[in-house]
Amino acid sequence: MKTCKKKIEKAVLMRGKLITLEGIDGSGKSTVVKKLQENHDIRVFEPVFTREPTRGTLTGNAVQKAIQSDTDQFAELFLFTADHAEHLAKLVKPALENGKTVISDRYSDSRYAYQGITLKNRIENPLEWVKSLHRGWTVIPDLTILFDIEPEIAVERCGKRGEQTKFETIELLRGVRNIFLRLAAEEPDRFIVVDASCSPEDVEKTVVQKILEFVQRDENK
Ligand SMILES: Nc1ncnc2c1ncn2[C@@H]1O[C@H](COP(=O)(O)OP(=O)(O)OP(=O)(O)O)[C@@H](O)[C@H]1O
Ligand SMILES: Cc1cn([C@H]2C[C@H](O)[C@@H](COP(=O)(O)O)O2)c(=O)[nH]c1=O
Repeated sequence: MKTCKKKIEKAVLMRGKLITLEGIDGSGKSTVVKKLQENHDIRVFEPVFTREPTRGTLTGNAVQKAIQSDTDQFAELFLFTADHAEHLAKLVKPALENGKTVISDRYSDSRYAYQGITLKNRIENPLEWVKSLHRGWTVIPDLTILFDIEPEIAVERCGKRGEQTKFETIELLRGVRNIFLRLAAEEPDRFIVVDASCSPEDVEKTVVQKILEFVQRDENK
């Protein structure tokens, strides 16, 4: 019994850290991820970069088809959740068990925020219900950086970017943003809210600084 407890404690101590980037469409997450991948101070600790929905996988491809069509909102939730399960099993958990830092562009909080809105006329308290679906098997991030921005600015950015998805409307993103901010207020130790309306350089600088502070704080524990 004692040996088993020690083994669990050791595994927890050696486990890498999970950092997630969240925010509404057009908030600038992918732009910052590209910069993080090139940043010398970040590259030093060799993070594994990943994203949800995953790309080039069976579940990720199914999600892409769903969000480009009028798929039922419950079906959409289950596809995103199946993709999360596959992502966890094949990439996130193995990397964390190898002591790696994982940086994911979107993760479970996107499900809580987006499906918390898309399911609002389908079920009572969709946010709590979607959260409860994840309990017991997901891995909770150690740090979540929330890119916060007015939906009006985000939608304008998305328009300039070209391709547009059905989620990129001011009204829907206003609800999604409110849920993200509520989640951040509920878990102030996990979330850092960053002003994503600044210049790309300023947003990048802040995110790099927050990640480095987190990694150094963790190393000194
Ligand atoms: N700080 C910024 N200021 C102005 N424009 C920006 C900024 N950051 C990103 N952009 C531009 O806004 C658009 C959306 O950015 P990006 O694709 O990085 O957002 P995203 O959060 O990853 O969106 P999505 O979740 O929808 O994929 C891009 O055209 C990008 O060049
Ligand atoms: C993970 C996840 C994503 N979404 C939404 C958010 C976006 O509008 C699209 C695709 O994401 P991308 O970063 O623009 O490629 O899907 C969602 O509704 N629920 C989720 O769990």
